[in-house]
Amino acid sequence: MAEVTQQFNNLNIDENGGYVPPHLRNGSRPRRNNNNNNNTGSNEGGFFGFNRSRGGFNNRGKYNNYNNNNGGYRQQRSNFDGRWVDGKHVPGARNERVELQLFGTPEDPSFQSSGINFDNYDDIPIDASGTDVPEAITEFTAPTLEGLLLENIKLARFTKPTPVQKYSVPIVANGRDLMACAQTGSGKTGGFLFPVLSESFKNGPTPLPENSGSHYQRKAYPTAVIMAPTRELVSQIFDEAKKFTYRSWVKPCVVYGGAPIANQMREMDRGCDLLVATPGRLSDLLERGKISLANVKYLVLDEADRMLDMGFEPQIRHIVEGCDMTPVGERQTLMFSATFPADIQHLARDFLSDYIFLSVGRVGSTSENITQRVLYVEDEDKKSALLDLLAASDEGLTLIFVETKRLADQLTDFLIMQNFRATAIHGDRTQSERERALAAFRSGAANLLVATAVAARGLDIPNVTHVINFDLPSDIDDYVHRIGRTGRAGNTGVATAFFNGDNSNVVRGLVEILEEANQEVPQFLHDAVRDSGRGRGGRSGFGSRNNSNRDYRKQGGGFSRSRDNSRGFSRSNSAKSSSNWGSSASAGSSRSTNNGWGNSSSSSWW
Ligand SMILES: Nc1ncnc2c1ncn2[C@@H]1O[C@H](COP(=O)(O)OP(=O)(O)OP(=O)(O)O)[C@@H](O)[C@H]1O
Repeated sequence: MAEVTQQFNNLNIDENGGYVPPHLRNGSRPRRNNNNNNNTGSNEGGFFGFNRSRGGFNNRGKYNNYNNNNGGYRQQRSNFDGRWVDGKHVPGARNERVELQLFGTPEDPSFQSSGINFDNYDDIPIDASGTDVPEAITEFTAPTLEGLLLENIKLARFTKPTPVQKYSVPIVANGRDLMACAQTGSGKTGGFLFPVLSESFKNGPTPLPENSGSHYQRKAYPTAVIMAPTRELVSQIFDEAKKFTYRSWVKPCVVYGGAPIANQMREMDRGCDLLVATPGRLSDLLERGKISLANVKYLVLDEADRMLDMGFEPQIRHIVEGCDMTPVGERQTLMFSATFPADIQHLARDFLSDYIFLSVGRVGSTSENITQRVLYVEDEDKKSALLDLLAASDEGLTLIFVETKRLADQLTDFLIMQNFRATAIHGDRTQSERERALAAFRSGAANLLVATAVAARGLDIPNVTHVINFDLPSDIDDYVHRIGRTGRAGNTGVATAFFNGDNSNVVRGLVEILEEANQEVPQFLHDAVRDSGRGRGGRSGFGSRNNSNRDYRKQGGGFSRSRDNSRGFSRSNSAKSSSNWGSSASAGSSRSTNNGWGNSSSSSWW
């Protein structure tokens, strides 16, 4: 990390914070063209003579040992699976080999460990609004948390709960619904898994309804369903669920599109108490009569706003309202994200009952564990700037975000030709290619991952020390999620963004984010904000984040239902007004505390 910061300092940057490419370093820099329309990322007059030939790629098939989650140890029930017998939870036997596989060793860098700033989470202001908010816990202890779960939490080397976990555990234990918004990397997965599993371990499975599946077709009756937007994310949640369900009666299962459905159905036949699913594949399985949602006690929507962005709302509504899902009020529903635009809160109104709205830190804010840098780089200089940044011999992994699949392939080609160990992940790659790319990145075999938005959310990859926004996203919430791939669990990280005139649509939001996280704001960003305000009525203009990401019930529920596509173009006074949003609590009691608890299919280097 230090090397990355150092390298940034060594870049050739002019007095305004603009990147100076090598061919201009001895001469005068041409004036920036803020109306630059060149958005191709081309390297005309090329610095490195980048050649789009795909000849550099092949798939050397090194990663055959990648575990696709369904091939894991749980394929058959074994003596380390627990059981629910006569109203009691009987944990399975311990198994050293499985523990090593699930929890690794403290020295293994492929398992995330909490960083030096973990305790700083205690200083983040919390706001929990709604009626009768339960008292937060301060430690992982019984009886709030069930004994076996506590053992598994210990095996995972989690010593104390993160803020979102401190609240979510008692909220769910008290039978309440929850909408939770907490910064990236602050433990939201545990925030829903811990309480759901703890309650499930305590209370056991719901008896199957009569006529629950014929001899010819077995039907799954999960107790908990977790929906998330991408295959990678559901796989990751499933991996976490495997850890915390170890030796329990709860058998986790994962289903997602792009992989053979028959295999997933077979896997479900072996038991499916906690189902992690993408909405599309879950709909499909419901239509095939393979799953019933009649026994669902817990429904979790993770990265709910992203699911709506991806157009999943009809499927989600069909799953939740149009099938046999236990109704609102009889099930508990939890929604989690690091950003919460208005449309999500409308979904909450329909899916949740008398819920608690929890926010950890300002909604949509970034972690101060991430050092954010913004560099002015014209499109044609981006590759050169990237090479300069990468020249640092940092040990960590670097994630590079671009806006298009095509550019992801092109840039990966380019990096490979410069002898970098790069690979790519984007929506045009096959599922197995995506899995191999991620596995290579996780293991460090490829230390550069070029990604489109598909990798922006939720992915928890230890040792990502640097996130580079080669292209800034057009939605500032996406920026928050992207840079959140580093600086997780109290670890530190660096995020560098290349900014130029094409990004003025996010400039306000970007400045707000930087200021909130006490980061340096370069003068060119202030200038761009000023310019973007002209002719647009001052602060109501460009790139400002909307302030809908507070509990809308505090505003009398007064949002219109129309979808706010702009997020970047919208409401006035966003940052300032929302910084004191915890002060009114018209929806009921409000707990606020600072310290209370403290299409190429070959994009890879091999
Ligand atoms: N109580 C804890 N103690 C130590 N580490 C933790 C704790 N809870 C979670 N972690 C670790 O912190 C990392 C980030 O957690 P997680 O992926 O749940 O974050 P998140 O809030 O969901 O992030 P995102 O918004 O990016 O999805 C994970 O590696 C997880 O293992």
